[in-house]
Amino acid sequence: MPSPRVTRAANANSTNPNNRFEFMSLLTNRTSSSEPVPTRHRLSDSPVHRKDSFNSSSPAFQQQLPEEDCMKLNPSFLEIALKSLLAIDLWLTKKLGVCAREGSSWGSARPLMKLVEISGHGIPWIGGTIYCFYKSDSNAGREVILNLLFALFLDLLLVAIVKGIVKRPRPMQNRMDMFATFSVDKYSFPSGHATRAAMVARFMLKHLVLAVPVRILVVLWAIVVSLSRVVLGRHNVTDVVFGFIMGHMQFTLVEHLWLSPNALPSLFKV
Ligand SMILES: CC(C)=CCC/C(C)=C/COP(=O)(O)O
Repeated sequence: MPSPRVTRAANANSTNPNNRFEFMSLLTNRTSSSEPVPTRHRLSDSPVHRKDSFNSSSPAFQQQLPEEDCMKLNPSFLEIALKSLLAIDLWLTKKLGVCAREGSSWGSARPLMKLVEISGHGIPWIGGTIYCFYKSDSNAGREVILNLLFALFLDLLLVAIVKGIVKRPRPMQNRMDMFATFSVDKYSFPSGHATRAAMVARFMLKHLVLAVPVRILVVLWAIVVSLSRVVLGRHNVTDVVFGFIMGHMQFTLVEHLWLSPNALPSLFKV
């Protein structure tokens, strides 16, 4: 049994024979007719189906446009993916910056988040590591602490280089009230706190003998320090994600460049 839609179409054709002609006239190339065919009605002229010499992928087309124009007309998958990622990044950053100001939705938690920020700052880490170095009474301990100090300085250098190259401004919602910053710290990418937190956490898990609850605390601390960057409105989400990955890479680099007591014998006890 035919469906109502088929029946209606059949009836329409039987009652008005011109319908069929009009429909067909859109499909056929009316070369015999005196009326010119509008260009957009010809399937063969669409950018996808056109097979003549001016096809966008044809050498003739490529020759007529400079290379940069071709790229604008034909944005690559990578370009579209990056632009979409950037849009999501900005949207998410704005949404998650809940402690960016005192008046923000979680503004009352801002002082606590600033304490978390200080726990991942370079100054307490470098100062504390130098103190531990001089307090350590074993050469094995001094070797580990010396390498942590080296890792912390390497981190400052690499982050400053990347920030200076990328020059990404901090999010609009950021208030530049951070304790002890360098000039490159006006830039956002990558987050120095995230690189340091990831690197130090991995370093401690590898080189310190810690009880399981403390190991869990170290991991949680690294995650909370990184998240606090976005929550405080200091960074975009991608700055922190990249910083966290960069911190892991820095840890691997430090393992490769490991300083042995032979490199700096004067710093070790005989
Ligand atoms: C002054 C010293 C020794 C370090 C600066 C530490 C600092 C302020 C880094 C910036 O971190 P974010 O990029 O996460 O904001």
